[in-house]
Amino acid sequence: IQPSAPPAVPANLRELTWGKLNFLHTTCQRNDETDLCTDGCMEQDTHGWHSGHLQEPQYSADWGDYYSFTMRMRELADRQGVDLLVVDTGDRIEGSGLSDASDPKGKYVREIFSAVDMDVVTIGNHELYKEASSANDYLFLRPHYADHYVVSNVDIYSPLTNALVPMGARFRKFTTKNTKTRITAFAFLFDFNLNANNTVVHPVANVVTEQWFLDAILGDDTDLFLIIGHTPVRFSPEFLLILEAIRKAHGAEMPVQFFGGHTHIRDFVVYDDLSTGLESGRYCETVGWLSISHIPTAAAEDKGDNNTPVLFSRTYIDFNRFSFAHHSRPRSLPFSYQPRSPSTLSPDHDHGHHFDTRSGLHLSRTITSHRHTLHLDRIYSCIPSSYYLSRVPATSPTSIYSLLQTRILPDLVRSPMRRGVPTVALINTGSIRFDLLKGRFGEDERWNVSPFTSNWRVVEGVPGEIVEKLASAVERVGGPWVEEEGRGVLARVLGPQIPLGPLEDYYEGLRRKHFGVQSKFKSKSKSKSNNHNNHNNYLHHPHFPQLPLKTPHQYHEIHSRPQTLTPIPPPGYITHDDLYPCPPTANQPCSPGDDTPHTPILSYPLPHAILANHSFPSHSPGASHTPVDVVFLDFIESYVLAALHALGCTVPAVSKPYKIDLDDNKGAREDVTLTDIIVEWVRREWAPGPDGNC
Ligand SMILES: O=c1ccn([C@@H]2O[C@H](COP(=O)(O)O)[C@@H](O)[C@H]2O)c(=O)[nH]1
Repeated sequence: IQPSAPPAVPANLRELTWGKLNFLHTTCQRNDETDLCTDGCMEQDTHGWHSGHLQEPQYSADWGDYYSFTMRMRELADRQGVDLLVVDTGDRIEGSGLSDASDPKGKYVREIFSAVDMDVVTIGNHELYKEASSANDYLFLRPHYADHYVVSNVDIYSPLTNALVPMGARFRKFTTKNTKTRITAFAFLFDFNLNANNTVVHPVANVVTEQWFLDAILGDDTDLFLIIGHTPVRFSPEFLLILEAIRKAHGAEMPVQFFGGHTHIRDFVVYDDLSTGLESGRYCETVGWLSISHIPTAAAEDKGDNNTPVLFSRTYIDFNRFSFAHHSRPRSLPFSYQPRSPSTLSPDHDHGHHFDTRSGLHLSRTITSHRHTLHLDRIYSCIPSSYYLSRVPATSPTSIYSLLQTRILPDLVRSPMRRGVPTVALINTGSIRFDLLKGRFGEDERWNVSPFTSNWRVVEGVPGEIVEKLASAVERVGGPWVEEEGRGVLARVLGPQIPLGPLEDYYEGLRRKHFGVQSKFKSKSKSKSNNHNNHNNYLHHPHFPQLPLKTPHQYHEIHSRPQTLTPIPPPGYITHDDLYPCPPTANQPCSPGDDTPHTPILSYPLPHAILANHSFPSHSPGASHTPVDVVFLDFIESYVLAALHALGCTVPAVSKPYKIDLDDNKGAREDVTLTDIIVEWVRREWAPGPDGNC
C-alpha cells in the first residue's frame, strides 16, 4: 500500500470457492517502453492504477500488495494440489500518473506490472492507439513474457525490421502444474479499428476460419480451452464466434473458459453447461476469481471422477489489503490442506507475516519512489465537493460533464484569434475517465480524470441552424462516438431518415441488430420471466458500465436479501450477472458475486458526447444564419465532420488546429489538451491553501 493511501475498512467477506482449476483475473492498463516481467495470475483494465486508489479505501491496495496476494494464493493452491492461473486482459496504460506522467509514457509502469507472473497476458485497444505503445509492448513485454504473451488476432510492423509479424504468440498450449490439465489458450482483441497504422487487427470472424486456428483447436491434446481477450463477455459477437468454432470441433463436452474486458464492468456470463465468461472491472478496483470444480480429463476418467457435474464459481474481489489478506490466509480448505512448517517456506515468504512478501513490499517501495520522481504527490487544487462520472445523470449539477459543459469548456476553450466569434465545443464523454473527487487534485489525479493527448480542432463558419441540429442530436442520442458503434453509423443516426428517440430505444435497436444470441440462462428464463430478463440484459449492455440501480424498488430488493452485512458496508458495486439475482431456472449455485457487501453506488447511462455552448445565441432572431466555430477534440474529428456533412454542412476534408491561450505565459498553443484545460480551471477556481495543502 502507498504511504498516502487510506487503509482498507474491514468487512464481512464472502468466502471464495476453490476448485481443481482456479484463476485470478485483472484487465490492467499500463504504459511501457523498457524492460519486462515474469509469469503467473488474473486481472482487470488496470489503466496504470498500480499505485492503488489513494482516495478510496476499498481499492487502496497497490501492485506490490497484488504481487503478495498472487504468491500467497499460489501457495494455497500448491498445498491443496490444485492449480491457480493468473491472467491479464490488457489496457494497462492511459489513466494514471504512474503510467502517463513519464516521458516516454509508461516508462515505470511496465517494470512494475511485469513483476507479477502471468500465465497468459494480452493487449487491449489502448496498447494500439499510438504507435509507440504497441511498439514498446512488442519490444519489451513480448520477450519478457515469451509464449505467455498471447495475441491471436493482431500483427505489427516490427519496429526492428518493419516486416509485418504476429504481435505475440498466436496461442499457447501448456499442462498445469498440479492437476496436469492440458490447456490450449488464445487471446483475442475485439474487432477494433482505431489502431495506429503500425498494427493490423484481424476480425475474429476471419481468424476462426484460418487454417492455423483450426489446426490449433483440432486434436485430442486439450482438456480445456482458455480464451482470454480484451473483449466484453456479454453481447460479444467475437467470443460467440470462437465458442461456436470450438463447439463445432469438439461438441458440447469441451470446457471453454473466457476472460474478457474493455467495458470496465464486473460481469459473469454462462454460455452453456461447460462454458462461462468473466469480466473483472477496471482500474485496479477488482481482481476476478473464477474456479472450476474439476475438469473432465483422461486421468480423472480412470479414477471415475468424471461423473459429477462441473461447477463454476466466480467472485469479484475488492482491490484492498483486507480482502487480499483474508482470502489468502492459511486455513482449512477443501482439498486436503497441509500446513507447511515455517522452515519449508520460501525465503521470500518467511518473514513472520502471513500476507506480505519481501518482493511485494519492495515493489510497493519502488512504486513510491517512482511516484516521487514523477512528482505525483504535487497538489494543484483542492476540490470542495465531488463531481461524478456516472453516479449521477450527466445533467446533474454534481456531474463532471455538467461542470465541463456549463463552466470549464465555456471559460477556457477560447482562442485569442477568434475573439467575439460565437463558439460551441464538443467532447466525447469517453474522454473523461474518472470522478473529480472531493479533496486533493494533483499531478496523479489529472491523469485519472483525463489521460489523453488529443488537441483541439475547429470548423469555422458553420451556419447556426446546423449547430442547432447538432446540439439537438447530441442531446437526444449522444452521438455514437465510440469505436464499436462508430463504424459508419453516425451519419445514419444523425441523418433525417432515422427518427431520433430516447437513448433506451437507440440501444435496444443496436442490441437487437448486433447481439441476437443470449446466454442459456437468459433464453430459458426469458420465456418465464420476461421482465426480469430484459431488465438484466439492459443493465449489461456494454454502455452501462455497472449496475444502475435506478429505482428505490430495486434498491430495496437488493437490501432485503438475507446477507451478513457490516453496520455500514463500504460504497461499491453490487453486481448483477448471470448468477445474481438468481435466475429462475438456474442450475448453477446462485449467489452475489462481490466479495464485499457494499452500499450501492448508482451508475447512469451517459450520452456519447456533450456540447458546450459558449456564446452562440441559439433561438434568437438571425441565429440560424450566424456563423459559428465548432471546436472539438481531434480524437472525434472524423465523426464530427461526418455529422456536419450529414446535417447538410459543406465541410473541409480536415479541420484546422484551434489555438488556445491558457494565460500560463506560453501564449496561444495548438498542443493544449482537455487535461490541461481541466487542470488550469480547477487551479484557478479552487487553489490550495497557502501551505500548498488541502
Ligand atoms: O485518445 C483517446 C483514446 C480513447 N478515448 C476514449 O476511450 C474510449 C476507449 O477506452 P476503453 O477503456 O477501451 O473503453 C474510447 O471509446 C474513447 O471514448 C479518447 O477519448 N481519446
